[in-house]
Amino acid sequence: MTAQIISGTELSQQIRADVTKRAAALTAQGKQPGLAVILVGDNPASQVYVRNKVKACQDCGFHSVLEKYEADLSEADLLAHIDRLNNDPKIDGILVQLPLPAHINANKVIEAIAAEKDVDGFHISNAGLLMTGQPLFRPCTPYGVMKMLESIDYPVRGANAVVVGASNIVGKPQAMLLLQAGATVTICNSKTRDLGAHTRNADILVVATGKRNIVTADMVKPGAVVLDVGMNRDDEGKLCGDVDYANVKEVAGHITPVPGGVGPMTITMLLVNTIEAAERK
Ligand SMILES: Nc1nc(=O)c2c([nH]1)NC[C@@H]1CN(c3ccc(C(=O)N[C@@H](CCC(=O)O)C(=O)O)cc3)C=[N+]21
Repeated sequence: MTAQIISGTELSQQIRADVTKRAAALTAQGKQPGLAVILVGDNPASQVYVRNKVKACQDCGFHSVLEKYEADLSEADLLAHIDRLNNDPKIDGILVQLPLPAHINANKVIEAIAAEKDVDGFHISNAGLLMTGQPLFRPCTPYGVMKMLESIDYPVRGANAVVVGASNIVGKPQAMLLLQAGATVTICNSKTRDLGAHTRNADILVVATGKRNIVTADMVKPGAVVLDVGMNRDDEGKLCGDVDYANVKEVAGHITPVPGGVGPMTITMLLVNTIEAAERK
């Protein structure tokens, strides 16, 4: 039996329709939601993602601004731009596209964003709020994964969840959201011995390593839900995830594709966080 595909594209359409209505209601009160996206340098992947984010904003009736700067922008200048956006009443959300050039301290930049405009949920105070179960903004990718589980009515409470990858932007917040939903959570990392021994125990398997084919069919429990956060290129240059999709889909109960899975949901949850920021104001 082959797995049921969880389409991030379709789920995104449903959620974005609701976001569009809420944006129209705010706009009618003179409070159009606004997102500012800052891109430093000319990383080609970042250019595509940033363009997709700005387009999604426009589609939902948001005000959006894209600020592009040369790769040699100084850290001080970037901090000054953030300060300006922190104080701009038309801007509800600020996103600084990562990665930043090496001469800029990304942590310092993230900490400069006003916490109530940190729609990525990366600010240290938002990380702390999430950890203690009082999130202001849930990081977009893990939040999107939770919405995908919700969309199939998955009983997360009591399930074994395994997160492969322990980054601050995906793995760690993903583990927190799953834990708070009642799952028993294991976080694996690049040093984990016998990864398969852990992943085979997973009812819910979230893979976010940036390594193609790190999860193969023999590492998946029959019937598991497999959520693939990876964004890689295969030998033909086609977009693919971290999971050996063709084979894993024959074992899993549900699986998310790449493209058309978690990626579009990440952008959708950015819109959700931005509308919530605007509604709170
Ligand atoms: N401050 C910050 N916030 C982020 O949220 C952030 C970031 N920096 N840096 C880079 C990563 C990556 N990311 C993606 C978002 C959407 C797709 C996406 O829409 N993917 C499409 C395909 C897009 C394509 O064709 O390349 C899909 O999976 O179907 C992918 C990747 C957000 N990120």
